[in-house]
Amino acid sequence: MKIVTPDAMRKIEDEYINGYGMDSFALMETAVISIMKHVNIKDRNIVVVCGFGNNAGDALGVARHLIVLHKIVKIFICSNGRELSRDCIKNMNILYKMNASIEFIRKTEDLNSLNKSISESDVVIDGLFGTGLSRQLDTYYTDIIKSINTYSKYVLSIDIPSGMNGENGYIMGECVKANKTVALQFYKKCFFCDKAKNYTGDVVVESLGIPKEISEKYDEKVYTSDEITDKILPKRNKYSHKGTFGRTTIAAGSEKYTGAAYIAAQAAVKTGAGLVTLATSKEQVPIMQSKLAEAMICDYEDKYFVEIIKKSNVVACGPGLDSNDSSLKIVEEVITNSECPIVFDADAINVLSAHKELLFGRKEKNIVLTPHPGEMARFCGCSIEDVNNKRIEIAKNTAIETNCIIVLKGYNTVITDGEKIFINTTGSSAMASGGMGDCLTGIVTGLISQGLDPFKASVLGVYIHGFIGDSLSKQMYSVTATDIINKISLYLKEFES
Ligand SMILES: NC(=O)C1=CN([C@@H]2O[C@H](COP(=O)(O)OP(=O)(O)OC[C@H]3O[C@@H](n4cnc5c(N)ncnc54)[C@H](OP(=O)(O)O)[C@@H]3O)[C@@H](O)[C@H]2O)[C@@H](O)CC1
Ligand SMILES: Nc1ncnc2c1ncn2[C@@H]1O[C@H](COP(=O)(O)OP(=O)(O)O)[C@@H](O)[C@H]1O
Ligand SMILES: [K+]
Repeated sequence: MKIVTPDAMRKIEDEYINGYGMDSFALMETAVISIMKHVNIKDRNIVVVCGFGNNAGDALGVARHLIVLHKIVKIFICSNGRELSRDCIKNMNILYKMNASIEFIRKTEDLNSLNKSISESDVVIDGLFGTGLSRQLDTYYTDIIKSINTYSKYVLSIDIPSGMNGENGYIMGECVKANKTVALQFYKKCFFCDKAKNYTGDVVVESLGIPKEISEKYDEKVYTSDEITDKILPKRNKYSHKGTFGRTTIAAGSEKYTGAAYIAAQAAVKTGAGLVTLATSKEQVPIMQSKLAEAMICDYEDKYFVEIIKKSNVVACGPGLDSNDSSLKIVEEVITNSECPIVFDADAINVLSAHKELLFGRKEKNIVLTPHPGEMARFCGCSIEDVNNKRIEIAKNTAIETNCIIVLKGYNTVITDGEKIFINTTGSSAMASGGMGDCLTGIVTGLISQGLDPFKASVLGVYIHGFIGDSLSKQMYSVTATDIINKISLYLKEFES
């Protein structure tokens, strides 16, 4: 599904109304009907808090329908002296004719009535601000938002929790803490910014029926990953053999770290890579030989290492490496001896932070970097906080600068080739355990091995990895990389075309 900025949303609505001749009040009513689906029919006492724009217009429309359903509805208009939008006035005039209870919040004392009504209510409908919020809020509004957050039992926000900047997720002084947000037509970009989830509650997207031709015209190329993951895996041809599904080399593991190499190699095997070779440190070879039944094993010093890289369809490098000079040598060997796609993870990324020049000069954009925020911060020379505050921008800029595909891991992993951006919606903190990243590297590598292009493989790999984690976490308190590996091939079947 598409993700939009407030600017694109405004242009889309404008074109629909002024270009295609759609009636703006009819469009608002479509929004109202879709929001109504999310009001619990059992709730009786409802407070509707409005600002003065079209977000408020939506809320007043909802109030109108609720009154018809015999609910006890108290409407508070918080315009701070501003003129209401045209469609907002239309709904308000109807409400006056229906003898609805409407109060204006003009001064601090008026807040007492709001507070009392909210504390007696089952639900608050939040229609203060939507995509139009662009500036820091003054105390008139922050006090109202504090009242909602202090006294409400349940909050349903319309389009965006009021107080959040729709573009960057910044909190403009104070923000409504919703239990649920009904987003109109598209996800808003702010939902995928750091900590947004603390305010949005559950997000549902409801269609306004806007024609595809219009939304495509203002496509900002940001999507949730399910936009492309459906039936994306090619069916396995009846006449295919192990060679068809690619030669994969995994350069992983060091004297210091052992598990990572096993997890990455086994994940690639279970994803369906044809022939997997694990190159690892000399000390690890006998251990890996006893653990890995399907993969072949060699060590980094073996002359076979360079040969196998040259023959590979994909190489993964980094899980369980150390960030020392011998790792730099391995990374160099992988890059200089291959033209095939490479997936760099963990310490390979740390090594590359100081040698970015190694990434330049590829004919194709076929190197994937899979940093977690700490590795991303080191790679970009900024703080982890900076990364978390601007995940989408930082991932995109790094993809452009390095000509690589970036998979910035964490909650809502960002996958970008510098042009398109996919934001993953699967996975949870149940998966926050050591080895998960190594498992992801194995999955993405295994998918590339079977012929998927590196960008699509990254989007699908991240999606499946989280999808399996979500599915297992319904019955398991925490999910390990081994749990995921055991289920990969079972779940991959669902993604077959
Ligand atoms: N268009 C359509 O057809 C449809 C739209 N829909 C709905 O409309 C919503 C967008 O509505 P909107 O554009 O009217 O803006 P909204 O969020 O209500 O804010 C109102 C105004 O606040 C102002 N403002 C900004 N910052 C401020 C601040 N700090 N303190 C005080 N004021 C501040 C700013 O005006 P400004 O002061 O910049 O002139 C802004 O215009 C959208 O989220 C969806 O719910 C749906 O009905 C479907 C059909
Ligand atoms: N809260 C979360 N929500 C979604 N996915 C998560 C969450 N925490 C971790 N993950 C996923 O688990 C994996 C952990 O990767 P990484 O941090 O590299 O771990 P490690 O190095 O221990 O293997 C990533 O794919 C990440 O996206
Ligand atoms: K709102």
